Amino acid sequence: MLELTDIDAGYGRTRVLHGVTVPTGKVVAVLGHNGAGKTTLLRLAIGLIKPSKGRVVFDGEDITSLRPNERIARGMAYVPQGQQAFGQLTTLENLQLVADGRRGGKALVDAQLARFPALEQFAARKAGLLSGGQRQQLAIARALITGPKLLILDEPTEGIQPTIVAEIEQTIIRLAEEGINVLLVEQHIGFALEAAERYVVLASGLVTQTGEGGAAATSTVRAAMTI
Ligand SMILES: Nc1ncnc2c1ncn2[C@@H]1O[C@H](COP(=O)(O)OP(=O)(O)OP(=O)(O)O)[C@@H](O)[C@H]1O
Repeated sequence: MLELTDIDAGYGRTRVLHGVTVPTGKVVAVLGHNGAGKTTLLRLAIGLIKPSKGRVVFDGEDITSLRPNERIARGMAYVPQGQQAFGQLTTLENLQLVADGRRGGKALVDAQLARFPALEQFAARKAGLLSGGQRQQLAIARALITGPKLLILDEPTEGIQPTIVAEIEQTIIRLAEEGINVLLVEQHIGFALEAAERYVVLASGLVTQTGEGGAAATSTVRAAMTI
């Protein structure tokens, strides 16, 4: 669905990504150490930065020159790092803000509350008082209300306790089953590979390895990343 081909990109004169091609798949994990260029790749996918070389194709359409809002209108959604939410608003109000004005707004909110029991339980709690894992679920739920075909997630498990990491992994697997593709940046290699159909490893903005996901890939990827 999303094709990123031979991408060069960076900030100003600093080139961060060098000829990066990402395999396609229902769930694609982007792995690599800090500073490898993973977030830059996601920012490029949603259109926040433009490549100096290469092509971005979504659903068969060349979207390389489209802005983020045009990409969102075509069915992409982006959840940046950091579990962002309006802390002074309740969980429910955070969801309603996205749903307001959309057809079937209440049903869209209800669908996400049904998907994430913790959000339903704490619907009346201010988002600023939720745990990191709950805020992450809220951020994903807000993105899902827009009805994306592709969800782009930047480190959804950062700073989250292990039980919630497993819940988020299950959420991603279920999204793929529902036909929503996921492009995922992760530090937790085992978690990412269990959910991923394909993966790519970046080091200093270069692709050093690609392959099929699954738990069996973990040792291959760990070995590649220690070199
Ligand atoms: N706004 C920016 N301006 C200039 N350089 C930047 C900017 N954002 C990131 N970089 C640089 O680009 C490189 C890749 O950063 P990026 O955030 O994409 O890596 P990452 O793999 O996501 O790392 P992390 O896991 O730490 O988030 C780094 O050297 C970083 O310093």
